[in-house]
Order: sequence, then structure tokens, then C-alpha cells
Amino acid sequence: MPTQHEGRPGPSPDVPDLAAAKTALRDQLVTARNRLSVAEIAEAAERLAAHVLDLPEVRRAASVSAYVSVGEEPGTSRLLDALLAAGKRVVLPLTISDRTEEGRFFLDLDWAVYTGPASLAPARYGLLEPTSPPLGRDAIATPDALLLPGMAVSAHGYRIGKGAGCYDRALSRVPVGTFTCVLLYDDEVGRDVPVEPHDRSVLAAATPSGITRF
Ligand SMILES: Nc1nc2c(c(=O)[nH]1)N(C=O)[C@@H](CNc1ccc(C(=O)N[C@@H](CCC(=O)O)C(=O)O)cc1)CN2
Ligand SMILES: Nc1ncnc2c1ncn2[C@@H]1O[C@H](COP(=O)(O)OP(=O)(O)OP(=O)(O)O)[C@@H](O)[C@H]1O
Repeated sequence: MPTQHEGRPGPSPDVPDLAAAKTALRDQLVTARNRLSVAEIAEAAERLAAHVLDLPEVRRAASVSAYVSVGEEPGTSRLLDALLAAGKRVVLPLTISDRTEEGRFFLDLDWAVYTGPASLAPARYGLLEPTSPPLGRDAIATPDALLLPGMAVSAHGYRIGKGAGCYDRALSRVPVGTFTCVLLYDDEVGRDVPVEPHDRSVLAAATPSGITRF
């Protein structure tokens, strides 16, 4: 499919054709991930972690934000423990619900420090979250490097996620220039991602084959 939407400024967030195109792409991406075997997921996680840990921005970071992978997502458990073992402060998302002034429900992210696998507990939406105290939504502004979940990324670094907009909200609180890297499978990089006005691009993608910079 040609790149129809990339870089085109939209008139407002929630442009219906862009939102529908995102939903269609997400469906395709979920289907592809569902075909992965447990062995493929484990091997991909291992290779991906090695590339992430080798990134200069991650090596020199004192603090890193990441996520706890679930299901067919690129695995992060070994990566989280390696970051901790390297002496870094690791912060993880807590998914919280909020309402707009008009009463519309949305999901946002708070943050908490990771201290090891035993500090994680099952949370809403099938997620695993840290049990340490919430640091506040603005805590995402302080880590030196951000490792993000995603479903795909465009050739220009625009990512698509699960569709709640949590990471777009979180990224809007992050100082420009902060190192941001989405963790994906190889065939999810360079996809035709529809771009809405609220979308913030990332600086890199990490996959089992290596790092792509945008
Ligand atoms: N591992 C991991 N953690 C993460 C994310 C992620 O993508 N992966 N997030 C990335 O943003 C945040 C959580 N994002 C979410 C995005 C959508 C839905 C959601 O809509 N879930 C259901 C509907 C609600 C339900 O189950 O009752 C759905 O998928 O239909 C939930 C959480 C924070 N933590
Ligand atoms: N910074 C923001 N401020 C207000 N609303 C936002 C913001 N970012 C996203 N949204 C809302 O969230 C909805 C979902 O956004 P989008 O489809 O870009 O999510 P996504 O990137 O797939 O998910 P995520 O960011 O959680 O990984 C959009 O319809 C938009 O209205």
C-alpha cells in the first residue's frame, strides 16, 4: 500500500478515516503476532534484549522506562532484569483511567519503580504492574531512555500502539530529544502507519535483527 497519510497534517485528532485505517492495520498486526510460536517469541526476546542493552543511549542511561511484556508482545523480562543488574533505575507504567472535562473516559499512564520480578502483580487488562508507590504521570519526563511497546512503526518513526493513546499522552510529557525506542518484530518496521496530529515519533526501533534509527 502506498504511504497515504505519512506526514500529512490532519485537521483534528480523531479524524475518522485515519482512525479506521489504524484499526485495520492493528488487526493485521495482531493476526501476524498470533501466528508466532512460543519458541519464536522467546528467541526474538533474547536477540532483541541484546541489541537494546548494547545501545549507547541505554548503556549510558542512569534511568530507563520500559514495560512488562504480555502475550505475543516482544518479550522484556530478561531485558528488565539485565537493566536492573546494570545498576539502572527502571520505571514501568501503571495504567490508570481518567475522564475528560466532558466526561469522556480515557486511559493514561502513571509510573512506578521496578525492583525485580517479585515486585510485579497482575493488574487490569491482563497486564503485570509494579506494586511500588506511583510516582505521578509526569515521572515519564525524567528517564534518560524510554523503551516503548508498540505494534508497528513507519519509516519515519511514527508508531502505532494498542489504540488507547496512553503512550501518545505520555510522550507529550517527555522533553524533545529524549531517546525513545519502540520494541518490535522485524516485519513491523517501516509499515504504512496512518499519522494523526497527536502522534509523536520515536527515535529508534529495536527488533531481533537490530536497531533502526529514524
Ligand atoms: N505490556 C504492555 N504494557 C502496557 C501497554 C502495552 O502496550 N503493553 N500499554 C500501551 O499502551 C499501556 C496499557 N495500554 C492499554 C491499551 C489498551 C487497552 C485496552 O483497550 N484493552 C482492552 C479493552 C479493555 C478490557 O480488556 O476490558 C482491549 O484490548 O480491547 C488496555 C491497556 C501500559 N502498559
Ligand atoms: N496527547 C493526546 N491528547 C489527547 N488525546 C490523545 C492524545 N494522544 C492520543 N489521544 C487519543 O487517543 C486515541 C488513540 O490514539 P492512537 O490511535 O494514536 O493510539 P496508539 O498510538 O495506537 O496507542 P498507544 O499510544 O496507547 O500505544 C486517539 O483517538 C486520540 O484521540
